[in-house]
Amino acid sequence: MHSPTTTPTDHQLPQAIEPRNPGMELDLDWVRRAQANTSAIERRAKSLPGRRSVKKDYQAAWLLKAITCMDLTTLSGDDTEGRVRRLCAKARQPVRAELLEQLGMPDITTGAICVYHDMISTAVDALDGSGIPVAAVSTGFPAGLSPFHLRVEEIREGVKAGADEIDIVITRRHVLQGNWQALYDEMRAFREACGDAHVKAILATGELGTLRNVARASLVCMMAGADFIKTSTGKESVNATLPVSLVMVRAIRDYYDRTGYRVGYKPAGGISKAKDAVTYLSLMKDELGDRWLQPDLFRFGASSLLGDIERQLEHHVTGAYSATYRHALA
Ligand SMILES: O=C[C@H](O)COP(=O)(O)O
Repeated sequence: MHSPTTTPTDHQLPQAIEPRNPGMELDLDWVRRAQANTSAIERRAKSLPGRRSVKKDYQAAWLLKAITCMDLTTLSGDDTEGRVRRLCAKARQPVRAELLEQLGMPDITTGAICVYHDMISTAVDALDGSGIPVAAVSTGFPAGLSPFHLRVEEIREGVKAGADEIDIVITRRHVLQGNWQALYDEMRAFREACGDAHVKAILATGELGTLRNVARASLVCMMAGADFIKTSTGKESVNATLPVSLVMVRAIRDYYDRTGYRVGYKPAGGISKAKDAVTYLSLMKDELGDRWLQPDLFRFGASSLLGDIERQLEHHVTGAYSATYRHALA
């Protein structure tokens, strides 16, 4: 098993942009064969390295990597244009400029920002010229229980308003009832409504009952053409967890092995500590390799993670300076 004792790969987007996952016909045998050994998964999750196993010199590099892979999010009922504009300013310059200069990464931005439909045009204006994508949650987020034609229409409206990425929510009932055809058809329709915009399928794993259901729903959404699979809305009582993440990234690996298409992964909800971000990055590196450490294939969905990363980077720089100072005095 690898652990993040080296620096992550560079912070640039890969030269070759991945071809989009076109999906495939629903393979019900494959879906039904998908299993998840809960105790083995939980053991593996406990063994994942956290920040302490990252060499100090490399911590800052991993935290900067986490910033570039972040969908900086606000999804609150009291969101305003002002809050979204401040969020976009933070996406453009995630950490104070002097600190980024000291860390040798003056130009990094977050991977994207993520907002409700009503805030898309504000975000598009505020990010103009930055190249930072706007992601919008859609399809009656978070429960996804509004009429089907309205959910499809919401996607179309979101794309028309300028969203680059659409985060849809699946109908949990289809999973709980084992109605894989219905889940496939729904996801396929959502994917088509997105047109050129990328689509992330939010599984709301905290409401799917079992890890086996998570594995099966992941496969069905990828077969129907999801560009990313995402754990949670952030509104369920249980959101992103390491066991669920292991199941989902292994489904991504199986799908890649069979089809040759790389699907992205987005853990979301409740990830607010820098050390947890490093654990997720090391999970991606261990299970899927360096290619999945780029923002086109990995994102955190997080509203408060950036604040903790910024604090840790400040400590890192201060610590490095005091070490140099102590050395000079010795
Ligand atoms: O998709 C993103 C999540 O809603 C963010 O959840 P969070 O507020 O717990 O970070």
